[in-house]
Amino acid sequence: MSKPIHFPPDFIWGSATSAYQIEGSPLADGAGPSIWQRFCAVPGNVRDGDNGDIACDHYNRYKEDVALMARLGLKAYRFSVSWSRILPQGRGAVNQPGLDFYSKLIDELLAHGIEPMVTLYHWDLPAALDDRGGWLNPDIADWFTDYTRILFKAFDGRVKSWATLNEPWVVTDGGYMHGTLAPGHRNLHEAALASHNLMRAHGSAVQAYREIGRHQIGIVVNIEPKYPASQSQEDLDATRRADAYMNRQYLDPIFLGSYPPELKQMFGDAWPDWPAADFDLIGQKLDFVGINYYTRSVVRNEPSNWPLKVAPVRQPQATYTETGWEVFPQGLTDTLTTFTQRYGPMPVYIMENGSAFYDPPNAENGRVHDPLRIDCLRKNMQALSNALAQGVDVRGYMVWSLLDNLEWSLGFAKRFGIVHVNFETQQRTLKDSAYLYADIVASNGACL
Ligand SMILES: OC[C@@H]1[C@@H](O)[C@H](O)[C@@H](O)c2[nH]c(CCc3ccccc3)c[n+]21
Repeated sequence: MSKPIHFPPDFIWGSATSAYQIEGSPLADGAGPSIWQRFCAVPGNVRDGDNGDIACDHYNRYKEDVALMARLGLKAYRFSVSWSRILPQGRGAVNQPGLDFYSKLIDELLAHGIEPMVTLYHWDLPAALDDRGGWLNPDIADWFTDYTRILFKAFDGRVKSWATLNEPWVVTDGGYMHGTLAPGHRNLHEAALASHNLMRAHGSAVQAYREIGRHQIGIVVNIEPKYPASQSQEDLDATRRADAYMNRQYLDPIFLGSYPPELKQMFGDAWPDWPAADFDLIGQKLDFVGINYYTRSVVRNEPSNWPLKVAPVRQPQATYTETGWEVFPQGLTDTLTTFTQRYGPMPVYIMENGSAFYDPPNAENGRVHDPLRIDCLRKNMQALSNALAQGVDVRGYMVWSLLDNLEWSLGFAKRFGIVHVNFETQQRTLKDSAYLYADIVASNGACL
């Protein structure tokens, strides 16, 4: 029996995207290249040789896309700023046309009554900084802070919600541990260093915001709750290692002042004793935490798997998305209640939640029927409402994503949008899930 669905009257419904995945025109108007421009140019890195040169052409079509958001009745829109549009060399001279683009986007959103929610870093590091070591260079905390100060000064009068980083775990695990994402490194020592420098940069930017800003700042982390495949000690230990590495690694130093002890055990001498002063910097008070939830993982011990010695266990009865993620809405409820139990009550936003399914437009009527995405959305709404009923202070929900877009190394083949994009014609078509989401927003969930 599903519990009655209820959302607070001021609940903020929105959608989320990121710069490199939708904008296109990566070098327009003085912008510099990012590490994703470089990564896509290396054959084999991205499926079908796809890249962000055009993507959803949002750089040129942002007014059309804001009109789409208004058509859906969205209250907020989470987007990221491309660092190398603002600072083509990552530091130094500001590129005014880059600032102007985001200023126009923010004004367009505000003109439609849509709150801009800005992510300062969503994986597209300026290539010029990668040439200086990127996240491996401790100076990046200052480079990042200088970049964020420019945006705080330019936009804090109109932007009331800032997030420093999107998913430091993915940046580290994909970019430096396994090499599946830009900049494509595979090195345990580098992964540890990049991870810590990301957190130092986060703390430094929050500290800067406290001097300049007047509104809210937080961080966005991905949380994938881990469930043991059995109650054997090996599987319980494996589950704890996986949880420490993916879920606690970034929130513990912010809220508890230290990293989970399992990390030193896993990384060994690749995990130094970080200076105590770093934790004062990292532990800056936050106004909210953004959580990206997609799926859970059932975990077993697997000694042969470097470096965590864990392996996922597929659930035979479950529905899996095109990205191989189990549809498991209970994991959203568990993520939110576990978060509150571990770190205490504080404002939380679901900054990403969605699913990739293959839904080609209907040849006759052009409609895009996406029943599996609708089923997933409905179940996640129930799960979110259940977390609210258990007292979790969830303030809003951003569906991932507004548009089908560049799914990083999976290219355009994996579609998360509630709006279909024909990448040949750039035509946008509301999927059935977009009509449902518009009803959810208009009725504050009462239609469910
Ligand atoms: O994969 C869908 C989205 C991406 O398009 C977003 O840019 C990114 O913020 C994001 N994070 C996650 C969950 C974490 C994750 C990312 C990539 C691979 C595995 C897990 C899913 N997504």
